[in-house]
Amino acid sequence: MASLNYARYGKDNIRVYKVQRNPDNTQDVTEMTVCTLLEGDIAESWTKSDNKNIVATDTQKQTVYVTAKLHPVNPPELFASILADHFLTQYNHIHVAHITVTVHKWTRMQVDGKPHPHSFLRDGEEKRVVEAVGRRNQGISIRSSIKGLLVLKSTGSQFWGFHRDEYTRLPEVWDRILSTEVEAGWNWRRFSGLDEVKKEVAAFEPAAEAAKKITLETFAKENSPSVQNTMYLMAEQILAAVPRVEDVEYSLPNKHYFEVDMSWFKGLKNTGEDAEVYAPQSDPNGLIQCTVSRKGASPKL
Ligand SMILES: O=c1[nH]c(=O)c2[nH]c(=O)[nH]c2[nH]1
Repeated sequence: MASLNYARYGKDNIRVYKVQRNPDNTQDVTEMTVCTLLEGDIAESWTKSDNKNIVATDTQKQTVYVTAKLHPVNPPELFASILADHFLTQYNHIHVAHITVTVHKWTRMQVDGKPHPHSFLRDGEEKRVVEAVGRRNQGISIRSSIKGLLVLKSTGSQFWGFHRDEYTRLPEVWDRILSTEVEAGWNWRRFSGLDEVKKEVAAFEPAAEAAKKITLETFAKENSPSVQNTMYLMAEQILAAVPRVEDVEYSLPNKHYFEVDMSWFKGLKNTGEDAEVYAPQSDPNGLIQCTVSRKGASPKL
């Protein structure tokens, strides 16, 4: 006999845009993609063809639009929590609501040396992604993150002293290119409910700014001995900067740039210290990940 072990369902890729018209004639815009996934007493839709407890995914989408109209959409941690709380409050048979909000970049244009009141540009594919999980009687868990922040440094990175055996071909290097697309996430200590999220609302934006600043400054300033060490330094500083954050996760692809040996062409020197032209590699890439918690927290291994 089969049994349904786990089920959730909802609407993904709900695109929403909201404009805020300010009294000074400027406007602010927010564009998001939202995913809602619900758990609860819903199994009979799968096992008995009984849909009476199914809040249609279309209803979930309409709820996102209405909530965006009636409530603030910023910071995304608040908007995601309002949605999670709504699904639990509105539907007794829904026990868990997973809400993911991805915020797309619209940066205000500078025109004639001044911030333009209502024109924006996409100056990078970096996203802010927030996942809020509301569980009935267990509060709201929030994970905030930045994704898609593409960075490169042309020197100030090394990789040597690594394990060598008969499978090793990689030479040690004391000067290399380092490039990665940053995914950095931070988990907040659980909130007792929407009221506590509202009470702490001022913490979310500065945390995202601090995470980005720490990531960029550490990347630029450290003479990196490895992606591993660099990401650990970043995570440590985010923990120090944001007291309510319990752990920080990094996932960094190591995007390789290979030297091109041109000695076959009239003895051209383009390796080691003479390297100027490189071949960027799309794949494979290294992938280095970690979770850094406060001392005393039990390891997630
Ligand atoms: O920073 C690095 N960490 C590694 O684990 C690794 N492995 C590798 O081939 N290059 C690198 N670079």
